[in-house]
Amino acid sequence: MNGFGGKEACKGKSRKRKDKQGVEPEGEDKNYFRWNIAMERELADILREERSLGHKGDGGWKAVAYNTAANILAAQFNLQISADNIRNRVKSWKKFYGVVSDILSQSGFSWDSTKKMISVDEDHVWEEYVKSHDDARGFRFKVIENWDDIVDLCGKDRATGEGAETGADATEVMTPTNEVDHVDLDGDTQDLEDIHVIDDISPTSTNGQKRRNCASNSSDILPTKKRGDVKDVIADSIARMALSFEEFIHADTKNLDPAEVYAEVQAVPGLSENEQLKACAWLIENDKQFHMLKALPIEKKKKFHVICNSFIQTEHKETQEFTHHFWPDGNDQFRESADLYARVMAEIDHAVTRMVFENYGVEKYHDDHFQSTSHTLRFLTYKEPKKFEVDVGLRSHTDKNFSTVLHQNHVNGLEINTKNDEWVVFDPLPSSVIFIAGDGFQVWSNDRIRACRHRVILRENEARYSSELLSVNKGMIQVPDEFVDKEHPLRYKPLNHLEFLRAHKDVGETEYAAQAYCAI
Ligand SMILES: O=C(O)CCC(=O)C(=O)O
Ligand SMILES: [Fe+2]
Repeated sequence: MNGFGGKEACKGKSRKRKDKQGVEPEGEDKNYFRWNIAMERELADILREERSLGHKGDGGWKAVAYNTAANILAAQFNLQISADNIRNRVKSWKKFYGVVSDILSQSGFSWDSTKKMISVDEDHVWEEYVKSHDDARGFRFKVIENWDDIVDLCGKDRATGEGAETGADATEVMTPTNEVDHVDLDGDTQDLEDIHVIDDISPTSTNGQKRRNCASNSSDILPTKKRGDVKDVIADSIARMALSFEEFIHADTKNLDPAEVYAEVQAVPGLSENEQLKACAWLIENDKQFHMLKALPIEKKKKFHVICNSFIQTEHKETQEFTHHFWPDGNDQFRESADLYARVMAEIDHAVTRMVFENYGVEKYHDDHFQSTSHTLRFLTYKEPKKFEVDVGLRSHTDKNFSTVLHQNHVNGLEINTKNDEWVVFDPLPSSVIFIAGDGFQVWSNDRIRACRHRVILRENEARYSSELLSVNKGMIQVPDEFVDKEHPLRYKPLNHLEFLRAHKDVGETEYAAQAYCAI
């Protein structure tokens, strides 16, 4: 997925790593970029040159090296790219280096220089290794085209300790120190400044989500002084993220014949003329969905209408109201971006839940499940912690909804509890999202999928922004028969999800609340 472009929107305010905070659109294609191999190779060449000029010291690359690289890449690839983008890329390389070289130092692993990936002698050796090296999991089939450059530019550091980010350091970036485990997030110290909700962006609307400081009907959500800054930052971030995701999702779209798409859409019962046109536009961008539609028998196409409607609906009433609250004179750019953002987040939710259903061999339930899914988009702002504040954020909890797709700015804070009861910091690339299974997922899966315990602890001196798409089942969540047998007796009564959420809307951060509510 894309990285962020780098032009400031927070004018006149000096912020650390501000480039990630905002981009003022200038030219359509200049502002958003994704690292590709040509850029990576060019970056490596520039850094080698910078190294020969002595712009790499004991503490790592000097600022001049990052600035030079940013300037050259910007000109060469016609991009907005900042020194921080470069710094982050190098940080990722160091992480890759740390993790991969640790793997390669073990017997049973080698580097396949043709495939540019790790080669594993036997699967069980890999399974053994990742049991104790969680951060290695994603590297089994990861193609690292520029591994030689990474070794050249980051490997030396490791050998000499110079500016090093070793495997251990890299893990440390992702794994909090032990003291974190003893942090007691007292309710009084919670400092979640604002949560802004665009509620119920699903085609058919039902209000069942909990709200914390819901923005849509309150006029004193933000301190007046900061209101402009925060909303602008959010607006800019949403615009960038929406485009970035959309571009990613549709990156490998094959060209479809519009006439064929139109003919297929016409065969879907229940679409108005307007919806047909929007569906055509959407399907042309989504070839996989198109092939799925084509494969459906006619009676199933009716259901497709609902699914496709949840994606093609572009003007949500809720987004309009939300936009109006912050910009009484309107802000079309924000409204459109928020709609697009919600839509692509919903596509991610759709794709991931489908994969899970398929993985468990129960994909036949997925269409029904998604039809009764309602989405809520929420923006969260965490104030920069004050000097004397230490443990601010959100205490450990599981989400009561079905699933959450979460995206954040560059300020870390989200921590995930692993199976071994360790807290791991979510340290994403700018374009990564995290998919969190909630209580609803756990109930549906009869405990095969555990709801994910997570918390937020702010440790950086910057405001943190996150946005999350929450999915809720508007009907009953029922364990599929396939999940019940002798070894797995039925654990839950059917759960009326909205009733459950209503019953818990005033309860703070709780863990596994559904278990207490509907366990047998
Ligand atoms: O802001 C985040 O990263 C997490 C928010 C969260 O966990 C929640 O709203 O339930
Ligand atoms: Fe949560």
